[in-house]
Amino acid sequence: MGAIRVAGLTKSYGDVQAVDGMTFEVDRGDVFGFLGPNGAGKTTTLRALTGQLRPDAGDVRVLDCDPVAEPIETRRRVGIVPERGSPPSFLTPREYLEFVGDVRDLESDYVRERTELWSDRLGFCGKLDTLHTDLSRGQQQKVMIAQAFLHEPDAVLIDEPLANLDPLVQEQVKRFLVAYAADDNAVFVSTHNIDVAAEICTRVGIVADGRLVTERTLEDGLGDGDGTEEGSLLEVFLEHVDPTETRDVPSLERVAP
Ligand SMILES: Nc1ncnc2c1ncn2[C@@H]1O[C@H](COP(=O)(O)OP(=O)(O)OP(=O)(O)O)[C@@H](O)[C@H]1O
Repeated sequence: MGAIRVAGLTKSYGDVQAVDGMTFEVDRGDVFGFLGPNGAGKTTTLRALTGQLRPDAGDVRVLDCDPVAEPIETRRRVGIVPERGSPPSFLTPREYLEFVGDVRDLESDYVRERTELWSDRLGFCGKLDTLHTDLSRGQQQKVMIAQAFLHEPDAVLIDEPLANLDPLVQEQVKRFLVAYAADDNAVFVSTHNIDVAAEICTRVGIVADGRLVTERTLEDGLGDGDGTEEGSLLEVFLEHVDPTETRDVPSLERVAP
């Protein structure tokens, strides 16, 4: 049974049907890429997985937790890098990671050791005692990644993992995610970056109009970034995201000079 399970998830905002019967599972050992055009329903699905919104219908489970009924337990067990998430401006990375450790009932020695490890790994050890408000966007993203992995969760939910990171750190994070999943953990990544998804994911799900329209297993994890069993990931994406039929997809002709 999948570590992350979404079955028949449905959510409307007023008369906008954002998600409409979304169904998929992510197994331990997989980096699952969630791809889709703007407005397809990715963030809404992620918000249901992290307990930030209550579905109209359907069942959502992360490591057997119901994120709506058990939001604290879900946050304790799962690692989450939210959409446009940033650490609290009035705390330093060290204070924030201590706070996250408290929420997760971690021993303070363990938190100190993991804080050193992650700040060293991602290159923000020189900023551990600087207020977040004085850190760059990329430095804040590094702190968000560190907090998600602080307790070595069995499942992580990440929105655009490489946002604002420099190319060196992007490489490190990509390799880390592949290795982390291979260590029997479930990694869910929502992204617009097809090349990155092709490079690091073992499976991808393509979302359009609030539904998962296809799922593919990729040939290898951190490979040359192209192969699915049936053509490149971009081809599969374009095949299932038809601009003439999918909502909110622009016509390129309209913006031609
Ligand atoms: N709070 C809200 N109120 C009303 N409509 C919303 C709200 N949030 C999202 N929507 C609508 O729901 C649909 C799905 O939005 P969602 O943010 O889940 O898409 P997405 O796939 O994450 O898009 P993007 O790639 O642009 O981030 C869109 O049509 C969006 O306009």
